[in-house]
Amino acid sequence: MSRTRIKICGLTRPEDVRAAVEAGADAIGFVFYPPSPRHVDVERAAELAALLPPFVTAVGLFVNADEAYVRQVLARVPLQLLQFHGDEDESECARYGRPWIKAARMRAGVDLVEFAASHPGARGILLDAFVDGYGGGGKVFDWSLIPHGFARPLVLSGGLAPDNVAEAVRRVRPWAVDVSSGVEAAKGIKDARLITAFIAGVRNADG
Ligand SMILES: O=C(O)c1ccccc1NCC(=O)[C@H](O)[C@H](O)COP(=O)(O)O
Repeated sequence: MSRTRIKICGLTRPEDVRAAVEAGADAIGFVFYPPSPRHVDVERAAELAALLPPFVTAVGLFVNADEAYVRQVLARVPLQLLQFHGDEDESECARYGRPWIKAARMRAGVDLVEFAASHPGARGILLDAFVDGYGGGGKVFDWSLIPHGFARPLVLSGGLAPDNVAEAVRRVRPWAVDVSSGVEAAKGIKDARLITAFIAGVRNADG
């Protein structure tokens, strides 16, 4: 059984990037969404992404961003993966010629199979609770909404934390987990101890 990959999202400080890398994160998410308290501007993101060693993926997160802005970010920040967290359709996600994942809002009645089919180019589907219309809300959704035997790589997200991630991994067996609020001292300010505890919880569940 392959180990569960781990994305730590919404980093804004060099010390937090270093802590997440040291703790064993596989991916670091940078939020390019100005209304978010975790938003980073292009220059700060370039500085933070430059801290990443080989084999740690820089993920750029967008919410219904206009094409010019995404291209401005891509010109300056070495992102290996794009994450679209709004209502973007396949063509809006695929136009950049970069690997990308699409966030799905998990709620009663969601048809995840149909959602994935409408985004055939997605490298994975990120499952999130969405709070107040977007992510980073620290809210767990009902994991039983996830169909068994889902064929696409799933990134489990939404309200994960050191005290629930092991259960989440054991129940869902996702390709990866993603966390923001659950490893923070304040929005956008990560806590190295919580990051370490979160990653230990994943490793524990992986066995
Ligand atoms: O993190 C944000 O502030 C954010 C803002 C707007 C859209 C998406 C956002 N985050 C997306 C992520 O990938 C988060 O890690 C995910 O929503 C989980 O967040 P949390 O429930 O706080 O762990």
